[in-house]
Amino acid sequence: MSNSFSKTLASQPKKLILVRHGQSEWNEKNLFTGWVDVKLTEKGRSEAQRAGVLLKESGLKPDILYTSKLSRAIQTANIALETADRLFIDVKRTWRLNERHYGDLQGKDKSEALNQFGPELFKTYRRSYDTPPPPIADDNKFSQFGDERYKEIDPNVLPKTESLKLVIDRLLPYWQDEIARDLLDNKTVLVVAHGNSLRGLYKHLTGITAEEISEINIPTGIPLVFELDSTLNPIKPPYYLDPEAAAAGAAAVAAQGQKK
Ligand SMILES: O=C(O)[C@@H](CO)OP(=O)(O)O
Repeated sequence: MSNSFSKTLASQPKKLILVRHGQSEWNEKNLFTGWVDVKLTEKGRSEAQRAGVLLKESGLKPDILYTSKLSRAIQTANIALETADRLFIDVKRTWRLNERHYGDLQGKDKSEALNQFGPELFKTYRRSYDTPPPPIADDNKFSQFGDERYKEIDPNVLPKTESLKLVIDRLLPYWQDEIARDLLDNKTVLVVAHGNSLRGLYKHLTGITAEEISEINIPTGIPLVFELDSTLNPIKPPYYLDPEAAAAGAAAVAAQGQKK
């Protein structure tokens, strides 16, 4: 690369694109999901396709994909990249991008949980910064104890419940060691992950408070773009590629659990 070309590249904003997976079978059923490995619904697949169309239309060209270890994120990324004609890019997958582990709430109906706990504790479990739900027992059928996809990870590191703060704690080392490096190398990075792991990244990047992040909900399947400077600080507020659909989607996530 010529010197002047690399200098021009270095002065351009770094592009990070975040996509929450499309609707999953358990989003549709209104169940707390966390680390349970459910698949996309038909609607989720079409949301993933829409993400690919939006990417293509925007002219953003991801050079590398990061996903969690969960099928709904992997399926979404595959569909979106196929739609955007970029199936060829490199891929890295990590449990550190997994959804927040929802502890003993995994598999429970959100409306029933709202009735059981009342609105305050329900919101605390869903959106407080540092109160995790009760941990899941190893013999709970929705526990990931012994799941082979995590066999290379020290079992003492794997969570049995998490708050958003704990998600950020497990995400940041990976952000610094892998994702940030690719951005600093001027790669356009696509991260396809989950509502709460992406909220964690959002909080880290924007520096908003614990209270502010409790009001932020990420809609399914709509790319959210960050333009970052050479120290990876946002040069402007992040923006959705389809802001109207994103606002409607975020409101629907916020209302989950409420009686119809
Ligand atoms: O159930 C979950 O794992 C998450 C994301 O779907 O739900 P919530 O929005 O309630 O944190």
